[in-house]
Order: sequence, then C-alpha cells, then structure tokens
Amino acid sequence: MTLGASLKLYLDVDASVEWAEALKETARVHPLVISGHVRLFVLPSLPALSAVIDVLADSPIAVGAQDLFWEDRGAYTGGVSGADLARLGCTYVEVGHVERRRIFNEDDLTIRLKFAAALRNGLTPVLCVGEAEQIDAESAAQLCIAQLDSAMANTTGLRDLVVAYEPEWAIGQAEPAPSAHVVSVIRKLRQHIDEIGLVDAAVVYGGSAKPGLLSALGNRVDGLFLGRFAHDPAAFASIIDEAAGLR
Ligand SMILES: O=C[C@H](O)COP(=O)(O)O
Repeated sequence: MTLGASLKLYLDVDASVEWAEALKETARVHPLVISGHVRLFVLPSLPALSAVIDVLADSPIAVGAQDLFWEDRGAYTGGVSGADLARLGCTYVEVGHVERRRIFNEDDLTIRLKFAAALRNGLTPVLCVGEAEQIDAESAAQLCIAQLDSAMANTTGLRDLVVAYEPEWAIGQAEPAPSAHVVSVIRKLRQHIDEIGLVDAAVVYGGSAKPGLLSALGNRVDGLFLGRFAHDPAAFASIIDEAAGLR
C-alpha cells in the first residue's frame, strides 16, 4: 500500500518541519511501516525540502518535490533541476498535477519532458491524471489513459511509478469522488497499466481523500495521495491504520 501527501503551498517551512516530525514518530512505531508493507512519501514545498529531508533522514518516510524543470542545467532562471533534487535526497517528484496545468500553463508536452527528467535523475514520478468535469467512469478512464500514455511516450528506463488518479472536480472539496467511480476508473487504468507491462506501478487515488476512504475503497486501489486531510498528523496516522486493516 502506498500513501503519499503533498503539502502544496499550505504549510510554511516551520510548520512543514513540525508536521514531518509528527509523521516520523507515527512511522517509527507503526509495524506496517517498519516492515515496508506501507510505503510513505511526502512532498513539501520547495523551500522546506532540505529541512524536511533532514528530519526524515533516518525514517522510512521518503521525500520528494512537487515539481521539477525538464532540463538539469543551463540558463533557466527559477528552474529546479531533477539532478539537484536527487542530490538533496529526494526520491520522488510529482508531475502533471492539474494545478500545474491550470495555474502554470503546463501542457502534455511539458509533462512528458518533466516525466523524462524525473526518470533521467532516478526519481520516482508521481504522475497525476484525471478528468476535469464529472463524467462517466469509462470516459474518465479513457482521458486518464490518454494522459498517462502521453506523459510516458518514448519513455525508457522506468523502474518505479506512482500514478495518482485525481479527478479535478474532486480536488479541494469536502468529500472525495464517490467510491464506485474511483474504483471503476482505477480498475480500467490498472488494466491498461498491466497491458503495457508496468505491473509494479502503484495506482492511488487523490482528491479530498481523508480518513475512512481507504477502508471504503479497500484493496481495489494501491493507496491514496493526500492533500489537506493529511495536514493533521493524527489523520495521517489513522489512514495508516486503515491500510493495516486491509491486510
Ligand atoms: O495533491 C493532492 C490532491 O490534489 C488532493 O488535494 P486535496 O486532498 O486537498 O483535495
């Protein structure tokens, strides 16, 4: 089971460190985390990365970035190099979140280049896919598959991948997407992923995910990608407990 959380730009550096310290304590005593049956990763904001990496250095919680640039070196003011993220100790990087698409104008080509940059630097991509409007599961799955195939076009050397199914209409809401919809889309996504030979990829759900959801979805998903509802370390801990209950 894979559980990840992105802090987006919600927590400042000090709050991110405090949050990481609380998660570290949860992970330290949780048997399923210790045994590796639940893998945890967190994606703080860029300025908090180093401090959070320091806090989690001797814990099983992996750290990643929420974005990277598609080139590693050069005249790219403000760019973030995947090589530097790896050097800092990041092992994950998020690519394709809809907020990057909408607010920062990233398109399919940008996402493909960033996906390649992640792989080139040995970072596990957390590739976000999802439909914009609430539509039927079959149509949603086709859109997600098209986004996945586009991001991975010409990809070589893929070792590990997290695919986060994040329907845009369910992000930032009080409730996640209905479980039946999530299960149906993820089943079709999983089928496609298996067909193209990525059997080890984890397919997780994100979009107002919170305590109770994992139990409702059961083993039909590989985990969750959390946003706001992970800000409370106790909520994160209770979701790890839910993962334990599914074993
Ligand atoms: O990256 C996380 C997702 O966009 C979900 O965020 P949210 O749970 O705050 O809606």
